[in-house]
Amino acid sequence: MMEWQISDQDIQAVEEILLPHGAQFPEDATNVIRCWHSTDVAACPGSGKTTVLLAKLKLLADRMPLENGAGICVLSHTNVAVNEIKNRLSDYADRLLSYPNYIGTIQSFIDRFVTMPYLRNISGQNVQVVDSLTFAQQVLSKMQHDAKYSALDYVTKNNFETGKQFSERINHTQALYIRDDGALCIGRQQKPLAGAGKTSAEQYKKLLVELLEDEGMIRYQDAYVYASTAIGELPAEYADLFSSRFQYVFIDEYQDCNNLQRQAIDAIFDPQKCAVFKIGDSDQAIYNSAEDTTPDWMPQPDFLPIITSCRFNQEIANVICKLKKGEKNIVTLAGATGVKPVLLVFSPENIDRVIGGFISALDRHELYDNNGIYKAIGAVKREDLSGLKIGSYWTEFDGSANKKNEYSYWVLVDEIVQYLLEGKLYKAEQSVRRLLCRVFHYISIKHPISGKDYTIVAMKNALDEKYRGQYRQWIYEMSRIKTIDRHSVDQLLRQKINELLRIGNPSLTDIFTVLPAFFLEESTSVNHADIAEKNVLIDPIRGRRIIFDTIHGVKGETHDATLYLETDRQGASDLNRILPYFGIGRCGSSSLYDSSRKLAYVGMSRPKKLLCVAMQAETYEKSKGVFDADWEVVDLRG
Ligand SMILES: Nc1ncnc2c1ncn2[C@@H]1O[C@H](COP(=O)(O)OP(=O)(O)OP(=O)(O)O)[C@@H](O)[C@H]1O
Repeated sequence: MMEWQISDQDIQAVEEILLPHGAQFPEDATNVIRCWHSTDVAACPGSGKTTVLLAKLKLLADRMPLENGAGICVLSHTNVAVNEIKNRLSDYADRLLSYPNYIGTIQSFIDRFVTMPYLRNISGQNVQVVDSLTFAQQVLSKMQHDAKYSALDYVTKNNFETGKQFSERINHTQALYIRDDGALCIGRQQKPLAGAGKTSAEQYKKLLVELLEDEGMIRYQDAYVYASTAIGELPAEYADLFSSRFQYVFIDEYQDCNNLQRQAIDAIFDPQKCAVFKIGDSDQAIYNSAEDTTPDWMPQPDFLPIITSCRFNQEIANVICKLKKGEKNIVTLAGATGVKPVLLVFSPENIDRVIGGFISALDRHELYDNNGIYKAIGAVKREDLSGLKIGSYWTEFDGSANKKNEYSYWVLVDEIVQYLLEGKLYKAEQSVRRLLCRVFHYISIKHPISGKDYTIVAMKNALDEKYRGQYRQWIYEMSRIKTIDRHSVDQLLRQKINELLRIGNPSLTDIFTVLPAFFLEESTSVNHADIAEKNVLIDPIRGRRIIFDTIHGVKGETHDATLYLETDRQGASDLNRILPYFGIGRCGSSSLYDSSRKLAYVGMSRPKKLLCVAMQAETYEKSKGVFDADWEVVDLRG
């Protein structure tokens, strides 16, 4: 691999392309830009990690094609990298986004290069990962119709009939699994249906192998185990192959990689043979779920740090650095500006004053720009949970708001095609439900209880209750499509949607004739007019757009001003749980303390100019004035 010499002119050229006029990269950032051997990069929020990555990509693009036909590989968790390249390095996008380079998500990289080839090898065909119900349908049908599974059928039927835990056999089948010790078990029942090595347990295992070999099907829950086996069995030559195929590997937001993804990356890329850059911030790891045992990322001791934040002022840095785990220090390019973060203290009965309080704070700080980015964010959006959530602050907030792509039939069709090609039938199935939600929306079929549009979860329940057989057959047929493309998927969708709707309305001819033309339009552009500015509150006086979102939703973003909303989870609020980091009380043993810390850290580090935090009076009273010095406290109670 090449240790490129990067001249001052090179640095200036990227500064001109990527930074605000006249701005420069701080020294710690240029150290990273100039480094071309494997290294970890640990950086604070707003340090310009993404910008530094783009700078390196631009410098590499200048030097392409690389020797021996090698490419670069950029992995992230969402498609942010691709979008950032298109938006900020548009002149280089063609070169960067084409062969031999690979730019995409970590998971799709592992699926495509590790798990799927492994499964294809066993199965002799393309494999689909299916949801557990579709899978159970196949298992049940084989058990009932194939004599070689008669022992299994007998044992499970008997358990279903005597156990009375499940109302239907399919749900019973869905709950079958092989325990680590090889016994056949069901649901939460401790006692196995059959011990390891017993005929029915062996038959069940055989059946799973048969489904993989004959139908090319694995269950979503088992994908992790297959992936792990695939990584474990990756031949050593593979690492050589990948390390010469990709000379420069960048993994953005490395802290969000789970154990398996980390293992896969380590197995695929040899840091001695190619330059591997793991870029991240362990304090911003908010994607690992509670069950996930992935430990916090610990960068290698010789890591390169970027400790200068280019986003916010020192006053914001001083309060959020308390939420960091290691070195509690963030330097800022802007320094102290005299603008403290604002704490809006409210009482529950006056929670509707919070947004007004935010708008007044924007006014006081002369943030008048209508094109500015103003966001109100919180950790919890789920409407069915009790306690404070984003919707408590603004009743029009819709936690299930659709994303842009749901407003075009063809975008959804393309998404389904893509998932099927990647072998992700379970994802394609979710997109089918999303499509059905849109169709129901346009033909005004509402949920009978809520009276609102169907959500994809409500759609799942409705399909399971009313149309299970037909719907599962539909999904199964989708997995059997011979040539997966727009045309074949479109045909199947039209046919199946019509069939499904004909169950309730036999005289229906073709529902597609009554769907709006803009929805069916084949151009890829999305009809923005139809996206009725969901979750955007227009400030009634000045017309600023205040966008409501989750903290997860705004990860990686830069705002002009951010309003952080206190929300509750499992009986306590996030702000309550972070009080110990400000010196009040102690953290409990629950992992919620650490996840609240990281969520608050990510959320509060978004704004460039103004951070506001909405805090309930009760939490504020508990804080014993610890915020009074560093924050401007605005009392909304009176
Ligand atoms: N050297 C610089 N001088 C001035 N502004 C900069 C500089 N580097 C980056 N920026 C700006 O600072 C903001 C934050 O940059 P960026 O989004 O790359 O940070 P990040 O480290 O990826 O953030 P986070 O980890 O919080 O998601 C952006 O608006 C970017 O344009």
